[in-house]
Amino acid sequence: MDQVAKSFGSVSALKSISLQLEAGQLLGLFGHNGAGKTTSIKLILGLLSPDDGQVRVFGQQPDHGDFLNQRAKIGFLQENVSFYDQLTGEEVLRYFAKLKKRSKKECMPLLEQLGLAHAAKRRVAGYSKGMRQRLGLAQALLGEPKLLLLDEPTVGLDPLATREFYQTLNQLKHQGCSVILCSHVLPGVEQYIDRAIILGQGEMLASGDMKELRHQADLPVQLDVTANQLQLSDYLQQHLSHQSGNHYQFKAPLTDKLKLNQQLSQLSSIEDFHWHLPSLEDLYNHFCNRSAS
Ligand SMILES: Nc1ncnc2c1ncn2[C@@H]1O[C@H](COP(=O)(O)OP(=O)(O)OP(=O)(O)O)[C@@H](O)[C@H]1O
Repeated sequence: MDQVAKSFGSVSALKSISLQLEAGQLLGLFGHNGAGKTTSIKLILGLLSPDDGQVRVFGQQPDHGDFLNQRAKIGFLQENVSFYDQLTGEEVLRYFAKLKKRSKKECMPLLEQLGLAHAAKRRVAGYSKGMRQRLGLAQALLGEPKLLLLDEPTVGLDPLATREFYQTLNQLKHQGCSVILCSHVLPGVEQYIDRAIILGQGEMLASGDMKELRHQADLPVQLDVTANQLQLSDYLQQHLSHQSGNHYQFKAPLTDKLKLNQQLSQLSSIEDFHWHLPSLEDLYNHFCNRSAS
């Protein structure tokens, strides 16, 4: 996407957004409700055309007729997926396989991969929320996609299924599949994404990998220490942000991490310590609050 803008009447959904995704990369697209995530996905799918700027997928304009034969290379899971409830899971997947011109032989292995083989012959009407979500993922994975667009993919999945889902994404990444993942669920996501983009009111508030985002945000690093009677140096005294009993909390700029570590190593009587680097959630809050103020 190169300087893409899109409005709906007086609502400016996206304002000059540029982003590039390489083969095998997983990009997290984050933002509040109405930030412009779904609009971005619809532009990439070619369901919408930009008012300004350019969108290219596999080197072609996705809203052009001649992109149709490329669509089979894209897997898409929308938010709040719904199916024909009277069909069985296997029938639903075969239906999507036919739409994508894929062999029905792909269906059962995918249902097995997503832990739905036992329910393949059951009607979708009786599926739980998590089972429907897994079926949605199965249809997105049909045909070994080269680009996967996932809108809130882990909603309704239990922790084990969520971990398995990310393992599947990792395998696909290694096969060269690129992934764009939109989510409101930030905890736990950061270990899987290569890069993140934070959108706010249609604007790009921040973009980069975790290291770059931490650098841009310049949030402090936090060190929690449990110790009996610490003799604090001037430096540690200056950076002591909280103390309660034998629990000490220090905060310092990220660039001071090594210095803090050195000071820590000189202390005796430490029972335990724990580092907290700014998490994706901390960074998200920081960039959103900064844009609101
Ligand atoms: N078809 C449409 N008609 C009018 N306004 C729209 C349309 N689609 C999106 N918008 C508006 O564009 C803005 C961005 O919407 P979008 O759906 O892209 O946000 P989002 O980040 O996906 O939000 P959510 O997290 O709630 O799904 C919102 O203000 C929304 O109301």
